[in-house]
Amino acid sequence: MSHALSRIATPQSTIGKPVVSVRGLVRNFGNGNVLDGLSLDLQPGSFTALLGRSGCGKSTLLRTLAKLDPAPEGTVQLPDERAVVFQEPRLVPWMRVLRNVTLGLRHPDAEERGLAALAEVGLSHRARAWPLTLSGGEAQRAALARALVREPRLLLLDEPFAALDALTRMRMQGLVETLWHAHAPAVLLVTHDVDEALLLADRAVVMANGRIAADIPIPLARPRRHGDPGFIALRSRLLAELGVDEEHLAAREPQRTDARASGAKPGGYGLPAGAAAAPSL
Ligand SMILES: Nc1ncnc2c1ncn2[C@@H]1O[C@H](COP(=O)(O)OP(=O)(O)OP(=O)(O)O)[C@@H](O)[C@H]1O
Repeated sequence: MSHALSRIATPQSTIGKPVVSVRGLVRNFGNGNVLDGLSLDLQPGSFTALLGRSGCGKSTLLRTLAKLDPAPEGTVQLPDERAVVFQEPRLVPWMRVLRNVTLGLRHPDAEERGLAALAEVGLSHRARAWPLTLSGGEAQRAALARALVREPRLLLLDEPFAALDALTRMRMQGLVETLWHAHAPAVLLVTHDVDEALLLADRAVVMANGRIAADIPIPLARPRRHGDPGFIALRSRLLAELGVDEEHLAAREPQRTDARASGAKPGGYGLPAGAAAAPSL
């Protein structure tokens, strides 16, 4: 849908019926409420980044929206057409890539659909390959194709680029943005990377204390650039919401964007090379 290319954030007050609506979610694993009355709406075709400190419950919320966990307390309205991509591709190793993509698909033309999805992610030439022969980036492309082939109205992405090297991550971010423009699912992206959120999303929600603590529109024109004043201002705002002191970061030794290469936990704040690096959330 090329008209989507010019989309910018829609003010949350001027929108219609959400594709996802959750109210008063409570989840407790026996050690306090991880979700504590959380409410959230997602509009059709919107792109939302979900941020928050490590352990604040982002994946728990995502698994709830994917219906991978038992139903929590509260109300949950979701579309049936959902797909999830995790940090690991989770391909079945004894099935070829195309079979992985079409697994569980009931359409008579499942194979054509699978091939079309693989073409969209640039993986046609690997359709007959075994998953273990794929690179990390190729495997995540296959995982994206497996999600895409289901024509999801809700696409849940749980740190899908965190295990990839910096260059592959940038390419995958571009691919996800292209796929979002083309298919316009509502996307919820869990990320630790503030820059990734600002590059891709039109809204950032920050979780804290089991709820949405901040809900920030990202009304930046696309394509987005790290150096743009609006980008920099929103980065400062998001870091502040996350409780990160930028001056403290600036005093630290510069570090590569690829957190893995520096030995840190994958997924930092994604500050560009030369800027101060941040600890993992
Ligand atoms: N199945 C489970 N059983 C017990 N505790 C759990 C379970 N799943 C999550 N938790 C706990 O719930 C809390 C939130 O976990 P969750 O994975 O949702 O956080 P997160 O924000 O995604 O963290 P991270 O950013 O580090 O991935 C953590 O304290 C975690 O230990």
